[in-house]
Amino acid sequence: MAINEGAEILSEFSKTVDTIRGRLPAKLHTPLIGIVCGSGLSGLAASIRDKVEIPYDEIPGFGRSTVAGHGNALAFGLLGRDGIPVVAMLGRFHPYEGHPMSTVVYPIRTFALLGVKNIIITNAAGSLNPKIPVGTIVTIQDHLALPNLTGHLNPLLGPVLPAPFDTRFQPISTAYSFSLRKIAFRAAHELQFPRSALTEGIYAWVSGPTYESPAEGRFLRNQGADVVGMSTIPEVVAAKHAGMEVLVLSLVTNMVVIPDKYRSAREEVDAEIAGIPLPPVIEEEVTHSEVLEVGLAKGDDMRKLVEKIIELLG
Ligand SMILES: O=P(O)(O)O[C@H]1O[C@H](CO)[C@@H](O)[C@H]1O
Ligand SMILES: Nc1nc2[nH]cnc2c(=O)[nH]1
Repeated sequence: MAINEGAEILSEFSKTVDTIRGRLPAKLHTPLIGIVCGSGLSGLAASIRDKVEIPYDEIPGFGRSTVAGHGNALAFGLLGRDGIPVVAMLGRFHPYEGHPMSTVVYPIRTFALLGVKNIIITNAAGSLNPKIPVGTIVTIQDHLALPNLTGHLNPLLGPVLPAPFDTRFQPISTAYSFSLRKIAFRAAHELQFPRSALTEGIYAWVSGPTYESPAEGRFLRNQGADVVGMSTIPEVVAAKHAGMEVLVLSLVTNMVVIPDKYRSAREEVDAEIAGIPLPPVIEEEVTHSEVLEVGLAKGDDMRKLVEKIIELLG
């Protein structure tokens, strides 16, 4: 990268930080914890006190989320008994919306420059694991990111950026903070959540926006993934790259459609010819409205969990 290109990038980030701080009282200038709200989960910010919302279109460098269930503002304020300064993205940018990867992770890098040390990233996800039903919250312990391994969607592709984003070869084996994951389970215990409400698992990242075909779902399951979604991993990579401790909480909003057996067109025609009555067939499909409905129904559990985690962190 040319020296002046690096200077341009830094100058854009400093415009972003100055604009944000210019809109905030001094006590909110340095949020310690960042939150990313997944599909239908912007209610996570409901209990932020002394809240100041800044619309994305008033923040230099920010994109605009076009997905139902995602807001378009940063919410700053205080959370927990001790009034910890936090910042929440009320909606995120997904690569499938057409945002370049630099835009997808721009808010995460902004969080780092504002002073965020711990980030809690949430999402809505489909379950690939029959033992993880709809409504469960999954603490992510690892990921399978095919678009990072083989495609062009790794947010760190391209010239090395200026410090503090200047690590060329970023290790990712410790991306999911063990201490934050333990705090999540302690928080669930203190909230007296049933044991089954929070579990651990592996998130498969796909580019979307198609939901999985049965063969794709089976493939991801066979590779060890428990849940699948179309977001989060670029944010995790950028947050780790910027030196943050990362916690990811996925809310299972649907089961990925992976039938045990395919419906055979040949068998059905044979049965029809032989006059054998056939049982009614229900063909399943995932919809985004179902994803949002579960987000609405279970969003309060997610909010309580995130708040308790922040209290324990403080
Ligand atoms: O990951 P979040 O943003 O929560 O949203 C999930 O829900 C949408 C699909 O229903 C996709 O965007 C998927 O990634
Ligand atoms: N890829 C993917 N993303 C989701 N987000 C919420 N549910 C799903 C799902 O089933 N598949």
